[in-house]
Amino acid sequence: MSGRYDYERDGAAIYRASFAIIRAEADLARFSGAAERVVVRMIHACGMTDLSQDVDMSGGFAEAAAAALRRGAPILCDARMVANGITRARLPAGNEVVCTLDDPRVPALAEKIGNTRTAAAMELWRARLAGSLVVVGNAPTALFRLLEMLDEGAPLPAAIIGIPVGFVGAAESKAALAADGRVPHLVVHGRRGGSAMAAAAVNALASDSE
Ligand SMILES: C/C1=C2N=C(/C=C3N=C(/C(C)=C4\N[C@@](C)([C@@H]5N=C1[C@](C)(CCC(=O)O)[C@H]5CC(=O)O)[C@@](C)(CC(=O)O)[C@@H]4CCC(=O)O)[C@@](C)(CC(=O)O)[C@@H]\3CCC(=O)O)C(C)(C)[C@@H]/2CCC(=O)O
Repeated sequence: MSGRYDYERDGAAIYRASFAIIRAEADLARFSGAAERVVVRMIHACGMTDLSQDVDMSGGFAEAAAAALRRGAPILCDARMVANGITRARLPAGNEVVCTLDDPRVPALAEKIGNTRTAAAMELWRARLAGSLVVVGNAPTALFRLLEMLDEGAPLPAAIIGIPVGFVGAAESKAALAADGRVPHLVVHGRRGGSAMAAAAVNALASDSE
């Protein structure tokens, strides 16, 4: 050991210790298998062991999302922060990770539909939506717009991770997804959520290893 601070320097050991602390402190009784690993990794990303009480996964969500990834489904993300947080080396089929927010058509599209840029960026997902894994970690308007697109007959994704964060529309958009029932889903009810947590959920689903 060198330096005046005594701290763990081994990355693998840090992960092992973190996951052990989470499993000791969090109430994970409602979850098993892949679903449990998803919740553990989401807690790992935010540091809040009470998060598990707000997690709502529809039956078969983890299996449907993991199977879609193994089939090579694209991962459609609302924000670059979500896309950048996904560990490419864990993905089982070299899955394409897509964020259309920077597409030059988006600002005009947002103006035209009278919505945010993140919501407008969803329009550019249509051709890839069927069987995809959708991941909304930031923008409530994106999640609302996705549900509207499904109402309009857009193809169904294989699974939706809907965990936007915030104070305006976040809780409401997640409640709407949970009530919708058309697609296997993961939500965190209330204000909590965010890009790091959403990326962590994908990373947990992408591989059996922690
Ligand atoms: C209202 C918005 C919210 N953003 C939140 C939190 C964070 N956003 C960050 C950043 C850098 C981005 N947010 C945008 C998506 C931007 N944020 C919005 C919008 C104005 C509307 C979305 C909505 O309400 O549904 C949205 C712009 C838009 O027109 O869609 C972003 C695109 C803005 C930009 O840089 O142009 C950008 C995303 C960049 C990317 O691709 O990754 C933060 C990092 C804020 C910061 O800079 O401090 C932070 C990240 C949180 C996270 O974990 O993802 C809220 C709180 C989610 C908020 C929506 C709800 C609310 O209560 O206000």
